[in-house]
Amino acid sequence: MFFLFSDILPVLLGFRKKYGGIFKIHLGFSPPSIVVSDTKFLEYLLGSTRILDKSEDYKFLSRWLGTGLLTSGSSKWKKHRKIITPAFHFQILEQFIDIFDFYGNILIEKLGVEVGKESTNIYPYITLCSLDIICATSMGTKVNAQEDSESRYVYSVKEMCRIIIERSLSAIKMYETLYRFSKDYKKEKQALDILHGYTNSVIQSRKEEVVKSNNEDHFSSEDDIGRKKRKTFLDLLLQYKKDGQPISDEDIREEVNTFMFEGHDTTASAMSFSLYCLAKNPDVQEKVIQELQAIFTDDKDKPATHRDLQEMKYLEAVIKETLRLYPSVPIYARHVHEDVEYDEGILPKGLTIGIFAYGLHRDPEIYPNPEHFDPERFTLEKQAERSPYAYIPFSAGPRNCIGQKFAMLEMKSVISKVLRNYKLIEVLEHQLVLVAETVLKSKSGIYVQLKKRNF
Ligand code: HEM
Repeated sequence: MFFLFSDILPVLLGFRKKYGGIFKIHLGFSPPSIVVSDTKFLEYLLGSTRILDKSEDYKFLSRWLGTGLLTSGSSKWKKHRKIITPAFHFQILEQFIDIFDFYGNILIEKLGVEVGKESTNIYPYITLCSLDIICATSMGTKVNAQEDSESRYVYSVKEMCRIIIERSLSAIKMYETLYRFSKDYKKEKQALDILHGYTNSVIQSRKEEVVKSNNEDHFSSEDDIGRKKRKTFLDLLLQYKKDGQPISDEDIREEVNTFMFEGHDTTASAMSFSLYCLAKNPDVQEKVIQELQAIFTDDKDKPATHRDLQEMKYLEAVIKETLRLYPSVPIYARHVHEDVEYDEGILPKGLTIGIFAYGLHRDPEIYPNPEHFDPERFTLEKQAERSPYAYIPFSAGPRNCIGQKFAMLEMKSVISKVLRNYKLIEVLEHQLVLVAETVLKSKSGIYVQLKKRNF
């Protein structure tokens, strides 16, 4: 994430129109940065193994996430990416399908009270659902975010996201020495005590359980939500050993917290915008329903299997088109730590490079009539006609999003469940007001109208 002023998107889009896919910007006292959305440059940059470090802007995350996968420098990152990659193997992801379904059912029940209302801001409902899902999959715990949105843990996650955004937007709190005098500094400490305390206690109890059950049958007993134990991301990290050496508790805590942060707001944003786009485009919604009816016949409650989710090809195109127009991470950044040659020039040491996915995805030469929502842009043929660097909601290259397959399964599961239960209708007077916070959000909420559907 590249923390800038929240309403920067239209400004950068204007610069892109005027100056093209690579331009320089100065922000306050910061050293100059370049903002890029040129496919040739992105192919070089994202594919490069020499520019893997994240920019200074990620420092506001460090007290919460330490140097987990998202924020770590290249040498620690290389080691940990290798360790963590197997945790996203499809066999591991497959065991999470019933977690998606379980929390999706709670979402459907919660949304029930909104039926018949003229409009509903779906974003808070979806965020709590994705928070439940990420806690269950990364730690194996039930935080009951949807049942108890005021729980200390849930509140602290929300507080941390707010504080990080506000720090990056405030000319005063941006500076550590001044920030320490602010109320948020105290609040951050309190939130971190709760978040770190919670993760530490889960790590400890999970470790003890593994020892007690002697590793072998630990996963065959029942978990918090009464199902056969599965390996969570935390379990996989706890089991890892290289040359007899496990990963330290501190490193494990950083990685679990990174999943918690990177794995809930991003999917919540994408799912909420997808539902919004479906409400605005009833013909597209109807096509998704036809696809779902072909998969589930008339059983609106049958849990979606891994295979069912894989068959949702048109829904996948809808989600991809949503992420084109509303990429959850609209801009992210790298830091050049040594002079690097590029195209007969030099990218100097110290340069910050902002990767402007939001701007790239609205390039009319790549996506004609770019503001128009059209999932047909993501047929296999259409995708093959474009450079892979023309579509980067999950970044690309070695430092791409490790959670993208997980995210796609979760999003298909939850969105398809909402559609099997509710018809989404556009709220005509509602206008999105996009803001680039830690993830893309709408200041005015994300409103749709919900009606019961006869599936
Ligand atoms: C729609 C959902 C998601 C989107 C759009 C998304 C997008 C991204 C992007 C753009 C990056 C690169 C950020 C940067 O370079 O600063 C990234 C990295 C990352 N994402 Fe995601 N993400 C999503 C879901 C998830 C989920 C569900 C998880 C975990 C369960 C996750 C875990 C991570 C991690 C750990 C990284 C750092 C990877 C590395 O540097 O090796 N993400 N994501």
